Amino acid sequence: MADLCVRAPAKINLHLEVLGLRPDGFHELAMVMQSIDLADSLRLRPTADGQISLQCDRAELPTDSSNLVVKAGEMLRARSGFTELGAQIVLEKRIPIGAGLAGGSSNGAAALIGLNELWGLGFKSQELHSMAAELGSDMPFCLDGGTQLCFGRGELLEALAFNSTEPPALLLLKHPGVSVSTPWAYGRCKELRGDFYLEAEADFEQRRQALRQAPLLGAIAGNGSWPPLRNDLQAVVEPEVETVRQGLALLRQTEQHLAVAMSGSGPSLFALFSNLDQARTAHADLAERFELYGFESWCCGFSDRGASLLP
Ligand SMILES: C[C@](O)(CO)[C@H](O)COP(=O)(O)OP(=O)(O)OC[C@H]1O[C@@H](n2ccc(N)nc2=O)[C@H](O)[C@@H]1O
Ligand SMILES: Nc1ncnc2c1ncn2[C@@H]1O[C@H](COP(=O)(O)OP(=O)(O)OP(=O)(O)O)[C@@H](O)[C@H]1O
Repeated sequence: MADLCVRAPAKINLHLEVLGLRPDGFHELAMVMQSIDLADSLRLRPTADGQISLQCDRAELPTDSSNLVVKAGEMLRARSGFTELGAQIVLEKRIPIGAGLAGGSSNGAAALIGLNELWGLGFKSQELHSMAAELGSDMPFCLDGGTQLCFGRGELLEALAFNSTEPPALLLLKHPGVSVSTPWAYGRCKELRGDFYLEAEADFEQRRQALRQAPLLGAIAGNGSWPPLRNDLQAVVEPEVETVRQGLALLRQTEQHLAVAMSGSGPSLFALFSNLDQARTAHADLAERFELYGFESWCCGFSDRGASLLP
């Protein structure tokens, strides 16, 4: 069988609200996530030796079973019962690591979709979703991608559609020397805000309903202007990480931005624009300063899909 290629796009958080703590120790969230046109790729080749081997162009990433690609492959194979299934996988990274862009989760989602096809297993979308939810909170979103409300730990999804006549675009910044640990960010959030967490399911549901009706959803659909974006982890990370404060200040200087925020647990930052031309102009205007402060930067569009097989 021929090699199979899968695209694994990054996400940003257009909204991240920490509602409270769950009995499983995770946080109850109300989020809007958005796939973007910055993507890794996986090339898969089948073998029949029971080995799942991974090669990656980034030396700092482990390629053993701690990598979400291998974890996803091992889970899929275990659920299939066919122990002889194997694959050689080549991962090309473009999404920065530990950036709040769900690069690892998207790679894992791409492995689930790609190996399900490569090995002819025929697992249905719902079965892939439940495996993804076991592997990580962001991974179910990364399977479908696009624009989605994400509740629970992040795994309960409600699809939205963005304004497709003029899809927004973004200017993305990440300092290569800095990454933020997701468990640390949630732990710090609990220390700082735990006393104010909601506890009752009725209160969680009231916040979910408020988000479903929020002006943000109107802006995403192309009806109405963009409100300021909310990310509760930004309030936790910003005071602690100097490059996050610097990056936000730089992005706020861009002309014509619709909103500026941190993605996920950071430290990636983004400014939204009405279209790709405006994002590129803002990028060109500030390119020297991004370089001076040592930031990597990208301009990209919104994407309407998550991990997907390439023709
Ligand atoms: C920050 C976000 O990227 C926003 O989309 C996600 O919430 C993080 O999702 P993720 O990286 O897939 O997270 P997981 O691998 O499931 O969990 C990593 C750690 O983050 C914390 N965590 C994660 C998700 C959640 N709803 N509550 C949490 O408290 C827990 O300490 C957990 O041990
Ligand atoms: N395929 C992978 N790509 C990137 N990181 C991976 C992968 N597999 C496992 N990891 C581990 O996951 C950790 C977080 O990486 P990732 O790039 O997904 O962070 P993130 O973008 O902050 O994730 P999220 O937004 O989901 O919290 C890293 O420490 C890395 O070692």
